[in-house]
Amino acid sequence: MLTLKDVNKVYLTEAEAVQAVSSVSLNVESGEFVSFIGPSGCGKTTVLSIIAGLLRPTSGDIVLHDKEITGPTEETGYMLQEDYLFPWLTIQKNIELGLMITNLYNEKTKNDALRLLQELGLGDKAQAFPSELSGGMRQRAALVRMLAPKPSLLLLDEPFSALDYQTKLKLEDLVFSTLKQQKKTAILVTHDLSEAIAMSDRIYLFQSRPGSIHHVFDVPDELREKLPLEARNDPAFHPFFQTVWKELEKVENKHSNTS
Ligand SMILES: Nc1ncnc2c1ncn2[C@@H]1O[C@H](COP(=O)(O)OP(=O)(O)OP(=O)(O)O)[C@@H](O)[C@H]1O
Repeated sequence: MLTLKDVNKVYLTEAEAVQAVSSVSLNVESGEFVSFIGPSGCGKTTVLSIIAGLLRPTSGDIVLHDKEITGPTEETGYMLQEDYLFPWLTIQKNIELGLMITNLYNEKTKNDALRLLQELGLGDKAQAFPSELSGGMRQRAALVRMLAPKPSLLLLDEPFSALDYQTKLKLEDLVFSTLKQQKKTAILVTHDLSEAIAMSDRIYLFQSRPGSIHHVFDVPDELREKLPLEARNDPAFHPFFQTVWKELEKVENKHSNTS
């Protein structure tokens, strides 16, 4: 469904040329959930922005559904650390605006979004303003806004990192089950290794200088089949965590030695 082949990105600043991403190749199949982890500055967000069509690579190919990505597309939805809900619009209007911007506003898409809002426990908040909602509720509203135009590929850039721990665990389960139910494909960027393990089918560990893929881990089947909170409590979780952690430490040490 999504293929990146030999993707490179060089940022040209006044002072220097920064090789942010080097030779990144990966393949994500429809319905898969993958994560990008790695030290700060290893190019995770750059790769995500290239997949989103917000950035052009310096070289390399990015193909989504057999089409080269050359700019933002309706096929892609985002969920970020901040919800970016407009404070002067109600939750319902925020969601409808997302549909209007993508030219997908009609009775069906609007009603589907309102139904999902209800399913996610926000039915009574449709007419509320973002400031009247808790952080977790706002991210649930952002999830509905992202899904309303029915994108097939979801890009999640640290969507849980601003939440308290308990809310984060609950939202991980909710996002995971909603995306699985809708058979979505997702890429998560996170600094939280346990979150990556609990949610993903596969984990791409990036290294820096230049940003590239250091190692790819397949998450054990027994964890992949479970909801994130259940997966965290599975006997297979800790040994797998240790395996990935060891590689992550190698990459972090290399990073701090060259910083
Ligand atoms: N607009 C830009 N101009 C110049 N250099 C940039 C720009 N954006 C990112 N970089 C550099 O590119 C490299 C990769 O940055 P990127 O933000 O993709 O990393 P990251 O892994 O997402 O980091 P973090 O985990 O801290 O968000 C870094 O060295 C960064 O300083």
